Amino acid sequence: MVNKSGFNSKEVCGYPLSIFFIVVNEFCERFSYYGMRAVLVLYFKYFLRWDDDLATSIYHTFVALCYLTPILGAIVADSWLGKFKTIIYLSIVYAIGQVAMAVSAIHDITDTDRDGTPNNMTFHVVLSMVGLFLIALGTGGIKPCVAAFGGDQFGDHQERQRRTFFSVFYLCINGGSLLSTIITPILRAQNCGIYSKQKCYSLAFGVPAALMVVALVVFIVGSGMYYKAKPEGNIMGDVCKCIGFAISNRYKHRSKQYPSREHWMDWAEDKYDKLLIAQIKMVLKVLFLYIPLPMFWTLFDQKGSRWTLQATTMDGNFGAIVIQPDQMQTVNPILILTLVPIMDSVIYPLIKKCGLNFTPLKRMTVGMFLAALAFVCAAVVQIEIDVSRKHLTYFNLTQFVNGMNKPVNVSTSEIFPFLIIIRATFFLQSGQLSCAFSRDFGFGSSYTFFIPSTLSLGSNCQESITGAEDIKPNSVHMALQVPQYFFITAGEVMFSVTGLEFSYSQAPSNMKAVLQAGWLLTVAIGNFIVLIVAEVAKLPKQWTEYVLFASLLLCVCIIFSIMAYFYTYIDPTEIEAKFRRNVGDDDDDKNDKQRKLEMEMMKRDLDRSDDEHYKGKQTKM
Ligand SMILES: CC(C)C[C@H](N)C(=O)N1CCC[C@H]1C(=O)O
Repeated sequence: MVNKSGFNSKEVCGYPLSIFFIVVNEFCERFSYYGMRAVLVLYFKYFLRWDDDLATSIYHTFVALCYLTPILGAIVADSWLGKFKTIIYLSIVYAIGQVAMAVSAIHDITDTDRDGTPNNMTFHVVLSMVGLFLIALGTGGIKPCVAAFGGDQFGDHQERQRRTFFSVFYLCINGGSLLSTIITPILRAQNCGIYSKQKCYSLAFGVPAALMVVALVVFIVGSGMYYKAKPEGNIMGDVCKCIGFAISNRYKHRSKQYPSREHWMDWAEDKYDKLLIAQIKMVLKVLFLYIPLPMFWTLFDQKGSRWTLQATTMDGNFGAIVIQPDQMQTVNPILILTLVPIMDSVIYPLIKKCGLNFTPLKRMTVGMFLAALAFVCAAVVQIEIDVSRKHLTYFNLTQFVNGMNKPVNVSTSEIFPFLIIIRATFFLQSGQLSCAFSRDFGFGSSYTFFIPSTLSLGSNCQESITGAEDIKPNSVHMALQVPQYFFITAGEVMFSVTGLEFSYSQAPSNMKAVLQAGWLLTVAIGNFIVLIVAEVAKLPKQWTEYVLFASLLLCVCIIFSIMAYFYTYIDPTEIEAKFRRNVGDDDDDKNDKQRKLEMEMMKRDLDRSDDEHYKGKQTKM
């Protein structure tokens, strides 16, 4: 197949072969990222011995940083190194960061007295912070480049294939994250060490590090097959200067004696290339449309916080297995893996068959609406929970009343992360003597156990310990969260997968990665809004907060649909080609009138779609 710029790429079933390496790379990279993230808070808490507040804030700062650094990666890629080299270099930085994390979690390195705890905590803290910084730089930096680089592999005639690519790309993100969030907590639960056995955080970070190396190797192996668009110099510098000039020129000519221009960017025409101005207009149009979008992510990100807390007040007993509250989050990637193919091969074609033109912006609007609906479901579930008046933790604190006249140490067995049965074993120890007993717990229940004065430690104490139920178990089942997960994920498929493709297709050729970074910035801002709203809107009832978020997103959804109505799809390649043709014709003997007419037509083209897929030339929304 002859691709853009005459590049000849191998094809399999109508798809460039190079795509295979890119999606495998994405799968491994997301495994690495989400796997490491899954055990990060526990590492802070139990290895570095930070308190909950410090662990939570460093965790959220890290996540926000991961979605801010795409801007850096995109600028480097589009202006300087090109996407291919940026991905390679930043992947190396990323892999070094992951290795640093794995090394920082080896307690034996500083455990000079061999008691199982590190003796120089500063070493572990500094190394892990350096590791996290490198990871944020790497994962964020490559993210906009990988998606845009994948899009670059398709020819202009392969729009359908490119759309499928973005769906498969999303499947890989979620396949990788699902596997790793299951595997890394299991690895963490193993015991390892040279001098003493401790929870194996080094293995839980080491496997993601290895996957990042695999991601890099896979990407390099595909090297000979990629189409590598050349960067066009310091494009971001030019963009900033051009915008600055347009603003200052407009200000200089603010008096009424100067005729107004169609667009404020046209004030840059006195100094800058018309093609650059047209490209800036394309980017600004899309970025303007992105303004309301962070609200979607604000709701989406609460799966990991508010919804997980909600799950802690619910009954997670599913018969043979008991689901822990934080494990409910895996429902999202599982549903993504099911819904993306269903949407692509059943729902969207069906809608098309019904004669409806379900354009990208309409899909995104429906996606936002579904996310709002998910929060209405969350509110209904919350009301149900409040009515049943259950309590705050899924496995409440258990108290012991010691009737013996000597101190007794109580410890409990580790709860295995996935296939757990809520049977806890307690170990009572006094001096050299110990005994154990087990009890079954209902979710949310709380007990007080009495240690009788006659208890003989050293023998079996299963029968001797009696208990009283202080708090009854939670009765609202966790399965009731499935509808809210379903709606938020269906919303995500319509919103996020479409948004990814939309950001690529509407970006000028030299700013594809920049617009991907703009898209990822909406995720970062959404994360910040969660923190702000949660602090500011301290509502007395949790369900009212859910309704507030649903209403906010609904308002944003209406605003977005109005903005989307006035948006007209463009074909950047065609517009750029026309401008370039016009520069070539500049030497010809055209009279001024004719040229002016052509330029007018081109400007109008910016506001008009030639894209057949979105039906006809004047497609709105
Ligand atoms: C939170 C899930 C594991 C992943 C999520 N469904 C997802 O695909 N994303 C959330 C932010 C954007 C996107 C990603 O690129 O990770």
